[in-house]
Amino acid sequence: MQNNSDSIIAIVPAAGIGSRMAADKPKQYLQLGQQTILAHTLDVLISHPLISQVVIALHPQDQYFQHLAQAQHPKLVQVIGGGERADSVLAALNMAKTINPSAWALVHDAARPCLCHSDIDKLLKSQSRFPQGAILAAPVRDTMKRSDANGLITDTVERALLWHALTPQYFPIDTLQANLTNALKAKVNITDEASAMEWAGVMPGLVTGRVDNIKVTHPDDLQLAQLFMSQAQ
Ligand SMILES: Nc1ccn([C@@H]2O[C@H](COP(=O)(O)OP(=O)(O)OP(=O)(O)O)[C@@H](O)[C@H]2O)c(=O)n1
Ligand SMILES: C[C@](O)(CO)[C@H](O)COP(=O)(O)O
Repeated sequence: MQNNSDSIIAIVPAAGIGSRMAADKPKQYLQLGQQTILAHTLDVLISHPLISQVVIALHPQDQYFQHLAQAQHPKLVQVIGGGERADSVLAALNMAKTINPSAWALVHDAARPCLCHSDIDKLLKSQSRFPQGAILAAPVRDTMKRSDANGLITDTVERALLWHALTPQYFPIDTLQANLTNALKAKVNITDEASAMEWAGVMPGLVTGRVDNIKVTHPDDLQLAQLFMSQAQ
């Protein structure tokens, strides 16, 4: 499959502390089968033939990464992340831009270890349809409710056009880096790369992704990720 960009650089925000997981270490270093969550995620990205490099953002006090076998891989470049996910992504984008400013960034959460090459390929193929960039997303399946502060339903939200944003999210490095920089300077709340692009007036594309590409966030997500990982083998 030909990609019409110079190259693709994966960006992996992995500097979080996993507070919602409430584990004894950052969740990306919890074991999932034979290796850690982060090791699984890096294996998927490093092994993809169209990904030329992987820039990973680590917590300044990270004491785990150096012990991963993947840490020595020649495709890997390390940067220090920031206080929020968006800060970590921007730190990695700043590095990626020095590597190849005309490349595209494939931003993927360290905490999403169940990603598969078929979904990466689907997103990369969307570039001709969405030259502005696109994200993997899953259509909402349930009836969606909005609540008040007391946990009482205030209304039902029309779900026909609602999606769960996933990662990877795929944009030109120079445009994403500029828009994310400006959005953060403007103190905009940025929780994914698409929201920085939207803030700049871009309408990113949506590419339907697999629902097993979950973000391991809470303790019960670990068992689910284990199940999905075992089915993939
Ligand atoms: N300052 C931060 C915060 C998060 N992340 C990364 O962004 C991804 C998605 O964030 P999330 O699931 O929220 O991870 P945490 O921030 O670690 O979790 P929590 O919010 O429960 O603390 C994770 O791979 C996490 O490591 C990051 O690189 N830098
Ligand atoms: C980027 C993301 O995974 C898309 O759903 C999500 O926004 C990350 O949010 P978090 O609160 O940083 O986990």
